[in-house]
Amino acid sequence: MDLPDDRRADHRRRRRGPVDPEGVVMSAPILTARGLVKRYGRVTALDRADFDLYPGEVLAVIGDNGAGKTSLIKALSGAVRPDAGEIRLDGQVVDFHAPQDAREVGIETVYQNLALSPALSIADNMFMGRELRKPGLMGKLLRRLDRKEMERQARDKLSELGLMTIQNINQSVETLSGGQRQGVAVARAAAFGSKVIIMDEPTAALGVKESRRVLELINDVRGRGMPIVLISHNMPHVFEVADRIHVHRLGRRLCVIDPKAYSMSDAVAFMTGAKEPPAEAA
Ligand SMILES: Nc1ncnc2c1ncn2[C@@H]1O[C@H](COP(=O)(O)OP(=O)(O)OP(=O)(O)O)[C@@H](O)[C@H]1O
Repeated sequence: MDLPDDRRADHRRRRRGPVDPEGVVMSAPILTARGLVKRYGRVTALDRADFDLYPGEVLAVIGDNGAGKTSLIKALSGAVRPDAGEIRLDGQVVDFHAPQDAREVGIETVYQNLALSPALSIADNMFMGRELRKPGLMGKLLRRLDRKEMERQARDKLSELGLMTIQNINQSVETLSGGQRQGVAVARAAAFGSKVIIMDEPTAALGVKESRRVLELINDVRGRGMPIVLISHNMPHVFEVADRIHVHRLGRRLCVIDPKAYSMSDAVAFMTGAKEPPAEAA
């Protein structure tokens, strides 16, 4: 087939499931969960939930309202501590007590209600909590910030991700469009040696054009070899970008499907319980 190289790799990935950026099928997942349980009083939000994310893939997580998607993502990102079960990153068991613990080992989460500070600049937002200090005594003793270096790195990161439609790195985040804000949040996540990016409903609040840009951004980030977990109710978006789809129902993983082998109505039927998934997907 006559495809440019990047499209050919993409084509291979799409045909064979989880693969690395070179198109080689991967055997070991980067992030896994087994038997996660989370109870809120009498509600069981996670009921022995399993999860697997492979290197270089976009894994969509779908499920009906209340299925436990957010609880799963919160457990993986350190925002809640499961009552039982095990999470492994790169094969090592991890035990997060706070989102900071997950960030420190490379799991970055971009929430729908973005944790950006509107009044601060793009560069300040990107380095929030990880500010660079000036070299030497100025930085060590006087704790002076190295603004120039932060601006330079912020600009580089945004350019790399094709986000330099943003004119001024000192622009406050409140003056950006919704899509651009998502871009800054993703660039921040991608900038700090993350291993995994989790995106919670990234297009929910966006218009058509901005959603498109965010979907392109997801493809760009995947193209750089970084795996993404995408939680979304938007089936066309899920089917457009996901390599695999994890279907969550009644607090646990029901099945994982290949978006090329199933239709959107199949996915919705599995999600709602109208149809049972075939044994090989379960
Ligand atoms: N902090 C909480 N306190 C009490 N119950 C909770 C809490 N968080 C979640 N739940 C309950 O746990 C169950 C799973 O919720 P969760 O938010 O994980 O589902 P979801 O699949 O993300 O739903 P949605 O798509 O509607 O956001 C629901 O019944 C919800 O009411």
